Amino acid sequence: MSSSASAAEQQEARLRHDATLVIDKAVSLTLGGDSLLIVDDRPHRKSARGCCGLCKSKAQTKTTHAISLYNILDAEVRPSSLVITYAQPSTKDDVSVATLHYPISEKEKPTVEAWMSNLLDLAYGTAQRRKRLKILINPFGGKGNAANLYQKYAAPVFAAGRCQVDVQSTEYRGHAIQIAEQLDIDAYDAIICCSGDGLPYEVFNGLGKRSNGREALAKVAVALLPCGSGNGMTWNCLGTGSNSIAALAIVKGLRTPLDLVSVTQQNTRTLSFLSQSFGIVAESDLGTDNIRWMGAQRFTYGFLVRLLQRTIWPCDLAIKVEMDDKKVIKEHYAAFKAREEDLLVDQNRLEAAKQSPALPELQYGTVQDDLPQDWEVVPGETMGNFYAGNMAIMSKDTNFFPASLPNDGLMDIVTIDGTVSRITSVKMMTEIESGGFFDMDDVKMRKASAYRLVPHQKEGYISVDGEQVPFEAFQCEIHQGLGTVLSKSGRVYEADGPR
Ligand SMILES: Nc1ncnc2c1ncn2[C@@H]1O[C@H](COP(=O)(O)OP(=O)(O)OP(=O)(O)O)[C@@H](O)[C@H]1O
Repeated sequence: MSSSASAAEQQEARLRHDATLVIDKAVSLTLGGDSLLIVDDRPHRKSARGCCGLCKSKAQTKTTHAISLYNILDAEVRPSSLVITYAQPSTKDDVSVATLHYPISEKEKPTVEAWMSNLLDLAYGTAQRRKRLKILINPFGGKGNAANLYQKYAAPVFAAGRCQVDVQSTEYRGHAIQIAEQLDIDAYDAIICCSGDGLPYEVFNGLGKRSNGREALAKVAVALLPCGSGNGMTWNCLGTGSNSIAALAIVKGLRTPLDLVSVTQQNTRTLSFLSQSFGIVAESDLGTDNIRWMGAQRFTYGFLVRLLQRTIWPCDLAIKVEMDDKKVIKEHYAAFKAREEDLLVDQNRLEAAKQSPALPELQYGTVQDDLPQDWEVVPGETMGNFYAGNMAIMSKDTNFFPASLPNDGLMDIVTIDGTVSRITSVKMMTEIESGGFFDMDDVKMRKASAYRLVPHQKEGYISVDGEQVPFEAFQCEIHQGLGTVLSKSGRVYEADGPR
């Protein structure tokens, strides 16, 4: 029997036995499949009325409401009451912490305690409770208000979920590398970056720089509170751009192995968790600093300008292709999505990382070595867009790599010829949002385990996780499940898969 089957059976058992708690003969709290159902028969419900905000103001005979178990943050039996804390939707894009108090007698306590324990088991499932979080705040991330966003939206949710927090601001570029490199990895369960994707990039690299890099990357999970402009990591793993909803998703987050990509350039080796781009995407992102005032629109504007100029970026490209048929890629995605949660995967990975704690060797050498014979040489004379993704969504509504999976050990590579018509190029942009991009004839999709790209020109842009790297030859290879993130599903990204 798999561990997930037994988890499902345990959940069923919890629901079968003592699912309903009746307090003071007037309030019933029932554990449903995915919600807590509250029926309150008390004529005067001062305490409940003041707290949950869901009850009507007039004294009346009965109110009923349901709270999603996912939103339950904590429950506690105090000397004379049961207190349930949860995240309550406050606006379309936010949750805020709310509390319910129910007076209980000494006699009721053992029953209440047993019920409460079931409530918390159902509310957290296999997610670790009371996580110990290292919070890193980039004071210059996005609009420069990461500290305020954290204090206002995330800190109350973490406190209500009884997370232990240790907050530190980054003081200079690269500071997060150093912090992660020196972190006591036994003292924290996760590093939470309040920033854009730049800080997680540094954190993965800092963890990877340690002599026990593999162990550190397997042990400490990384998550992003969306305080930058793109926030790709949050959209993929937590499915939101909202700080409070992301904080809830972190409290409830499942440890998820994440593939990481080694990027070699000359003598350097760095780790990439999100993407590498060359051509139009890299330039639209990195070559538009002069129009930063435009905010997120800057990327779209830069993209359109280059599209209309029909610029090409010639290069030599060789790929270790694993799949290049869109139908096969779709089947691969569907099979992964249908898999059951298996906690043993994470446990075995941690054990293996402890046994051999150093970062894995490069299987294909570096960009300076001879090109492996079996890599497919792809014509790059008229390259328009080379984009390799390790996550699906690059920023809000930009599901560029719908078939991307957190730990299938493959990167998704899109190549588009620079000579396609302007009309097709513009259509590609709109099809990304509507989900038709993947199937377009001019969009070549591959799943690969490694590649090498050598630019022909002298100047240009290469972006790794949104950060600019030298414009010179680079080689990438993927390491299955080397890193760890906190995610909602534990298996797939919060993106629509290929249709
Ligand atoms: N105190 C600091 N002073 C200057 N730079 C910093 C400081 N702290 C962090 N940084 C740097 O800021 C860079 C960008 O970080 P981040 O991704 O958080 O923000 P962003 O670029 O505004 O967001 P996005 O990537 O979404 O556009 C990182 O490379 C990081 O090294």
